[in-house]
Amino acid sequence: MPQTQIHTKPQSPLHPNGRMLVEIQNLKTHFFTDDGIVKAVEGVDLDVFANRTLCILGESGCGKSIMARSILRIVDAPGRIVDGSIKYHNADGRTIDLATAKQGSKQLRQIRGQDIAMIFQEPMSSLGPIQKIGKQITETILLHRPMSKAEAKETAIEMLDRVGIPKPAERFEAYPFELSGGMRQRAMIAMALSCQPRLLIADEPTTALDVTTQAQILDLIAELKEEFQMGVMLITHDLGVVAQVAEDVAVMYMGKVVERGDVYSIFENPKHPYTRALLESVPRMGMEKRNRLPAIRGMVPHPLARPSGCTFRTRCDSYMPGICDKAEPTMVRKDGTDVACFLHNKGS
Ligand SMILES: Nc1ncnc2c1ncn2[C@@H]1O[C@H](COP(=O)(O)OP(=O)(O)OP(=O)(O)O)[C@@H](O)[C@H]1O
Repeated sequence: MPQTQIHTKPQSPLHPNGRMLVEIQNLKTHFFTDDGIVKAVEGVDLDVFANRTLCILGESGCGKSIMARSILRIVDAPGRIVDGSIKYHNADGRTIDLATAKQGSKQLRQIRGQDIAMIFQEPMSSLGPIQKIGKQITETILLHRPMSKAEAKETAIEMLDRVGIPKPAERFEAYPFELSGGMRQRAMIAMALSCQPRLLIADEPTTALDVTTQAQILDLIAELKEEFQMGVMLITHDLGVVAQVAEDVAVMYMGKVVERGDVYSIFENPKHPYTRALLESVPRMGMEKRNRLPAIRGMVPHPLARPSGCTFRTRCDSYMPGICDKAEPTMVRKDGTDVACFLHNKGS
């Protein structure tokens, strides 16, 4: 098989010098329901880099999880990828299109878990309930790494220690139900990181936890990212989390990325009215309760009733009739971010 170089993209929209891990182009993932087609992901373009944290931001139902699950090909029926590509550049310099990789193939199984790992809000979605924590981690390691059982056990205990689980050798023998929520979350992270993935996808990993544990787990992910030069894709609603860990941000609305850029450009100078509204809906220090800005006007439209043109136009204070309802805005580069909005791209 011909060996191609790891793809680098000097003019990358997110980070000019980063090593690209995953390049998503025009990704569409739809659910074919009895009531109609839910276009959960509708033309996502996104790059993910090694050693950088990309936060995916957006209200509930905007397609963040389905986009992430599409990368690993774990979208449940009746959902499926209907268009686009997810080019994964592996450590050997080969490029694999995950969007078309054969489901159940050895290649896909190897990438899942070993090269790309995913953690969820609910740890029990990855941890089995009736098997000891240590056994589950050891089995994952043995599946993906050339190690003896004893070495795998040692690595698992090391990992439990690394994620801040006290008395890791004892906890190795514990069942998930014997641990607190925060400790279970750490055990899931230990399992995800035990194969040293090149990319960690984290879907709201700390939402269910108290603020202190949340901060500890985010710090831990950031630390391990540096240590393993791992790329991190973190899905969150929480702007505080974004401010704490993001280097890059992509804002999603109704299945599309509407703005993306480095975290400073997005926070300092957001261009899409949706990004601005999201940022403004967060209370700031010193702001009195009665002066707090309202949440974004209106609701995300029903997924089966997508507005024509720009899907945000029904809630947008800058709506321009005759323009925004006629066509979908394409992404343009503007002062450090990429934005899909007719305010910035009148000709698109
Ligand atoms: N099994 C399914 N069948 C039909 N539609 C689905 C299914 N799963 C998800 N969807 C739809 O896909 C869209 C995107 O959902 P997704 O879970 O990706 O949103 P999200 O941005 O991650 O939201 P949240 O922040 O609440 O997790 C939503 O409109 C959702 O209703």
